[in-house]
Parts: sequence; structure tokens; C-alpha cells
Amino acid sequence: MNAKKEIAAMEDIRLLVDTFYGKVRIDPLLGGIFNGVIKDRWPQHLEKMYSFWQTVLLGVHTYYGSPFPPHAQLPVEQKHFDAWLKLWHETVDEHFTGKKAAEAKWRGDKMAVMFLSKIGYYRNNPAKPLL
Ligand code: HEM
Repeated sequence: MNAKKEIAAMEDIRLLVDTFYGKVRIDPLLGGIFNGVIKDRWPQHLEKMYSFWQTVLLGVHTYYGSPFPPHAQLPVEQKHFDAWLKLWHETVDEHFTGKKAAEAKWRGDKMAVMFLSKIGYYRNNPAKPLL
């Protein structure tokens, strides 16, 4: 039996992130894209994602990066974000329940919409020099 619990501590964030990216890495649609960029830097990527979700969900401010730039040039569209969100929701629900679990899913949804819209914008409006 695997009782669901609240996301309350760093060990919960690690479980969430490790389980999620474990699925992402072998996903037929997403795996190649992630592995192609990250290559042998998975430990660093996971550390960054622990700190991102720790900041968002636990209010412990350890992430000072800019989430969007690494996504700007990725060959992704709606179906990739759908696949990302499906795995994210599934992973959160597998292990957790409660307010922070709901917030994790909500934040994933919002960021996916925002990333997709920015990616579309930059594709249609390539940056032009002013002079
Ligand atoms: C199709 C969907 C997505 C793909 C393929 C994708 C892929 C990637 C890749 C390749 C990196 C860079 C890793 C590196 O070079 O170290 C990255 C970083 C990151 N991703 Fe995503 N991602 C996706 C969706 C999302 C969503 C929805 C979120 C929102 C929670 C997210 C949050 C982040 C964050 C916070 C970083 C670290 C940014 C930094 O460098 O500070 N990603 N992602």
C-alpha cells in the first residue's frame, strides 16, 4: 500500500521530480528531446528542478534562474506539452494529495500555456535588429 501524502518537505520534492523525469526520459515523444539537450547533465538538471519546485511549492527560495530561455528554441508544439502535462499530473497523483499537489498541477498547466504561447510568438516574430 502506498498512502498518498501532502507535499511538505524536500524529500517529497525529490521523489516527485525523480519519478517524473524517470518517465520523461523514456517517453517516446519527449525522451529524445530531453536527452538530446541534457546528455550527461541529468544530475545538474534534476538539482535545478528540485530547487525550482522547492521555491514554488515550499516557499524556500533557492531557484534564481529564468525558466523560459532553455525552451525558446526547442522543437516542441502542443502535443509535447500535452504529453508533459499528462506525465506530470499522473506523477503528482500517484504519490501526493492535498493543496500543494493541486498547486503543482496548476503551476505546470500555467507554465505550459505560457511557454507554448511564447514559443509561438518567437517563431512568428524572429528578433530583428533595430538598426
Ligand atoms: C514539452 C515540454 C518541455 C520540454 C521538452 C522541456 C525541456 C527542457 C529542457 C531541455 C531544459 C534544459 C535543460 C538543460 O539544458 O539543463 C528544461 C529546463 C527547465 N524546464 Fe522544461 N521542458 C518542458 C516543459 C516544461 C514545463 C511545463 C515547465 C514548468 C514547470 C518546465 C520547467 C523547466 C525549468 C524550471 C527548467 C530550468 C530552467 C533553467 O535553466 O533555470 N519545463 N526544460
